[in-house]
Order: sequence, then structure tokens, then C-alpha cells
Amino acid sequence: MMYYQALIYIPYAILVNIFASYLLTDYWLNVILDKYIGDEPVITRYFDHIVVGGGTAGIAVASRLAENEAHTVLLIEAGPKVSLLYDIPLATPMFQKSPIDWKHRTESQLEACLAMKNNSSQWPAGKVLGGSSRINFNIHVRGHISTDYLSWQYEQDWTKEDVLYYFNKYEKADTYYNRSPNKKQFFSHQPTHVTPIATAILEAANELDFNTSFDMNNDGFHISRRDGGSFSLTPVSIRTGARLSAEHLYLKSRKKKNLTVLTNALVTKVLFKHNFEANGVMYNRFDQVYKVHALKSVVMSAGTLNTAKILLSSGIGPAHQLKPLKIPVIADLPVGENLQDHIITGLDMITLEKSLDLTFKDFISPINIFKYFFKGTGTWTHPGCEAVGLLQLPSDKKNYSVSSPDLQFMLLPYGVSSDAGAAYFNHLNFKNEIWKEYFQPLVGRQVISLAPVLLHPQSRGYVKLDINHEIVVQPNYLQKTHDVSVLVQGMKLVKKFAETKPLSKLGAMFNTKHFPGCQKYKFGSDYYWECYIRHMTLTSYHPVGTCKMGSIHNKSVVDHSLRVHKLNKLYVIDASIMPSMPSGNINAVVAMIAEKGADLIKKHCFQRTQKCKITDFLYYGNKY
Ligand SMILES: Cc1cc2nc3c(=O)[nH]c(=O)nc-3n(C[C@H](O)[C@H](O)[C@H](O)COP(=O)(O)OP(=O)(O)OC[C@H]3O[C@@H](n4cnc5c(N)ncnc54)[C@H](O)[C@@H]3O)c2cc1C
Repeated sequence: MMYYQALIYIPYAILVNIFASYLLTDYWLNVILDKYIGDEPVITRYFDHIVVGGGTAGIAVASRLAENEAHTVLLIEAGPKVSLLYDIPLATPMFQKSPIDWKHRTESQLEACLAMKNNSSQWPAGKVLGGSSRINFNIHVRGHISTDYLSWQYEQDWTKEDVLYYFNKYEKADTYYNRSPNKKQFFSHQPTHVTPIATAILEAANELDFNTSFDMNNDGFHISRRDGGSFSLTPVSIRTGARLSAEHLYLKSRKKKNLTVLTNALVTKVLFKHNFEANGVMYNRFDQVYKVHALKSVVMSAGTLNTAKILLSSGIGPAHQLKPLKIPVIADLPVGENLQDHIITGLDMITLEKSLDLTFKDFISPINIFKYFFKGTGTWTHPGCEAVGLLQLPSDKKNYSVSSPDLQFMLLPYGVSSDAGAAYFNHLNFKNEIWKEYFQPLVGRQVISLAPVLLHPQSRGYVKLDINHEIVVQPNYLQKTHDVSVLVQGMKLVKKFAETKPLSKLGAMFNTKHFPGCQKYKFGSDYYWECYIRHMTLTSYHPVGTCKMGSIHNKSVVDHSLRVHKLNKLYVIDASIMPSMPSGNINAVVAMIAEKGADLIKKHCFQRTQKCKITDFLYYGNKY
């Protein structure tokens, strides 16, 4: 980088550091306050329901269960609460590798992640009240509702109508929980702030004959062969400019006396009566070990990796793995198998002659700060992703009425090079030589990323425990040729977008520099793109599937009512139960699962004990 270019980034680096220091201080202050003047730890009390993990799913489940005032509910979260400045959407990338990130990383990949140190991918996840909904990019999509959930269906459960009912229930939760006529319903159909590239991409999509008039979150959304694909501005879960996490949605108002929220408490094991009935959990809090008991249900909502870890540590998992680790087997089930993730690639592939005004000057402009705090608009509300597209790859063999889209496109008005190496390069774990050779020469230029995402990977990975009982994360990225070929077609389409008239008007140029390690292939050939994708294999942050839902003969962990097979009163309700991936970002899908899961628990509890209040049940659990 030239000397004068480096100078430009000095104020940016100072700003980032000041803000990072604030976040850190806020974090430690919250932890210390919780330790010394927070709620008393729950020592040997009994609750009706215990929910492990205060993330997207756990918060929704605990809040819904607590609607029955006759029941007591304990929500246990490993991370702390955080405060106001964490709500700024523009600050989102700063949460990765911070204390509120679990900082998971994958095993070294054989034929993927070749541009990353140790060929390993960093997998962030929220370790904070709100979970990953507190560190995500706020994209709110339901997937391709007409086809994505067909394979989940079982009798009356998980039908298209059922799934729609719970998406709608979640989307109306804000109206229900925060009843104030001045507050808008939580998810907006449009991001609050976009740059001119968003309009240009939608016009380009039109030029390429894709549909741009669909609302992707409409109940009847479907992409036919004729449409081929659909692009729109990104629907986001942002209210009045600020992040709307699960915590904001369900916990910030309508405090319930029968719901106890315990933060900074790490659950290590599920406890059982007669090795069959879950009746509590063990947890560590500020170096003390506690046990707490549940009368009606123990719900695991610790996310795809940690739910699997806790179950395996408790003796629920493949017997052949647990026995050598000297963990007594309670139920021999395929916990940890079926790990899947969306892969994203193609960052920094387009440069523009025009600036999009998303520079440090815009970040620190007093006008933008004023706009954020007083109007809920402006650069600070920028969600990261400005537009999304869903695409069916053409095929004569495909039945379009039951086929899900193959690719998602995410439009980011920046790339790895945009912060001059301050954060993204490190978050994504790139090797130093890749940075120097490929990304650093782009510093100071306006880059954008129209990044293709593989929606339905065929490769399957796993999570298991190592000899120290820590988790090993092996996604087996790009083990199937299908996964590579879908992404190759995605990269070819990015080039087509760069060549459209709307992008040419902004001075768009496709980045034709050979990626380090792929010089021997002709640029743009299928072999070249395969090599590129195997180097630039990035997570889209959507691990799912380690506690797969299905019938017992179907090698699954939970049944269609989300109860762990072979055991009593133990539920899994989070991203880990997904048997297959939805066509899009998964937060809303997890919330839909949680809304349904809470109703299922109410139904079982009612059937078992008849002690639930019938009026509550009819009102909230009216599906049953
Ligand atoms: C960086 C990032 C960006 C993303 N962007 C988007 C997006 O824009 N749109 C979208 O739809 N999806 C996005 N996602 C995905 C989405 O946010 C997650 O899939 C979703 O939040 C998962 O919900 P969950 O309830 O399964 O897990 P989480 O929300 O991760 O919740 C799990 C909770 O359990 C807690 N926990 C874990 N272990 C323990 C333990 N032992 N004891 C106690 N508590 C424990 C965790 O601290 C956490 O709070 C993103 C994810 C990440 C990480």
C-alpha cells in the first residue's frame, strides 16, 4: 500500500479501536455487575421448565412458556447482557472475535478453505444474551417456503401451512410483546439505508430477466422456471434503525415474574432420573458448580455446536464415540452427525469507479450520528447486505413445483479489502500471503461483492468430542462435486452482472486478477472457478443439523415434536434440529422452529398433567 493510502486509514483505525475499547469495557462491566450485584445464582431450586441457551430459539421458547403464569421458567445463558451501543447495525462486524463470540473454528479442510490459515474456517456465534441474533447481519428471510420444508413434514406437523403459521406468529411477536402504537412491526421489508449499488443491482437483475417484484417473505412466494430467479432489497430485522434481536423482541418489555434469566452461567450437563427422564442441568457460574431441577421439561437451545456438545457430554450420542471417552451412554443416538452449512464465496470481485460513500468519513460524520440516535436512519443503520437474490439453476430434469432454489446472492457494498486489513482479513482467517498478493492491491478502491451462496450442500460433516471433551467441528466442505458446480455457475453469473448496463454506469469492472494458487488455470474457465472456490470457501454463518429431526428409523436425534428419542422430558429446539437447509439466511427459520417448539411443549405438558391453565393454552397454543 502506498504511504498516502495508509494515512487515510489512520483515523479509521483510531475510531475502530476507541469503539472496540468501549465494547470491551461495557462487556466487562456487565460481567462484573452480574457477579457482584446481579441476581442470586439459582442453587437448588425447582422450575417447571429449564431452557439452556438464551439465543434466537431459547429466548423465544422461554418467553412463550412463561406466558402460562402457573409455570416457572429458567433461561440459562453462558454470556452476559450487553447494552445500547451493541444495537448499532453498522458495528456488527466488530463483534466477531470479541468476548461475545464463541470463536469456533473448523478442522483443517482437505479440499476447501485453501486461502485460510491451516485451511480452517472461523465460525463465530453469539455468546451473549440474544445469542447469534445479537451478532448477526439482521437479514430476515423465510427461505423458499413453497418447497424448503416439504421433507420436514410429518402428519399434521411441519406442513407448509403449519410452518407459515409460525413464521407469522414470530413476525407478529413484536406487536404482541411491545404493544405500542408508535412502534412499527419489527421486520421491515426494506433496509433503512442503502447505497446506489442496490438500485443498480436490481436494474441489472431486470436486464438479465430475473424477477424483481416478488416479496420474498410473502406467504405465496415461489420461483418458477419462467422467473429463474428473484432479487429484492434485503428484508431486515431492524426497528427504528437499531438491531432487533431475540432479546429485544421477547425480553425487553413485558417482563414476566415467572421467567428467571440467569446470565454468565455455562451449562455442562443434562441431569437424569433413572437414566431416562431429564430432570435438570448442571452449570458453572463464576467458578462455582450448581445443579438446578426441572419438573416438566429441559430444553436445549444452545445452538448447533453447543447443543451437540452438551448432549454428547451428558451421554447422548453415538455409543462407539462416547465409550472410549469414558462417558456413560444414556442414549445411543447420532448426535453431531449431519452437520451442514451454507458456503459463500466471490468477495471483492467487482470494482467501481464511483465511491458509495461508506467510508470512515461517513461513519464519524456528526450528521450520521445524529440521524442514528434521533431519527433511526443514516449510515449507522446500514445492515451490511443491501440486496438478496434467489436463483434456480435451469435444468430439464427439475420439477420446479417442488424444487428449491440452488443459489442465493448477497450484495455487499464492500469486500475483504475495504477496511485495509483492520478486521475482515483477520475474521476470515486469510493467510498473510493471500492478503498481500490479492486483497491489499485493492485497498483504497471501491469494491463490492455480489457473493453467491450454496443453498443446499450435499456434503455432510460432523461435530464430535475430542479426548479433552472439547468439540471438533468438521464440515467436510466441498466434498461433493455438486457443491462445487453450483458455486461455479454462481461465479459465472457474477461476471454477467458486472457487464450489465446499470453496473457499467457506475464504472464496474470484473476483477480478473488470478487468485494465488490458481494461476495455472485459464481465468474464467470451470477449472479456474473450482480452484478459486476451493480457496475462497467462506462460511455464511449457518451451521445446522447436528440433532436432526426425523423418525427414529431415519437416523435422527429428535422426533417431529422435538423430543429427544428414547428419553423423557428432553427437547432440542434450535438450529441443530434442521434435517435440511432452507433457501436463505436461517435466523427467522430458527425463530419459527422455536415458536412451534414452545407450542409443542405446552401441548405435551397439557396432555401429561392437565395442570396448564386451559385459557392460556387455548389462547397461545391455539394450533392444537
Ligand atoms: C456472524 C453471524 C451473522 C449471521 N447473520 C445472519 C443474518 O443476517 N440473517 C440470518 O437469518 N441469520 C444470520 N445468522 C445465523 C443466525 O443468527 C443463527 O443461525 C441463529 O441465531 C441460531 O439460533 P440458535 O438459537 O440456534 O443459536 P444462538 O442464537 O447462537 O443461541 C445459542 C445460545 O446458547 C448459548 N449457549 C451456548 N452454549 C451454552 C452453554 N453451555 N450454557 C449456556 N448457554 C449456552 C449461547 O451463548 C447463545 O446465546 C448469522 C450468524 C452469525 C454467527
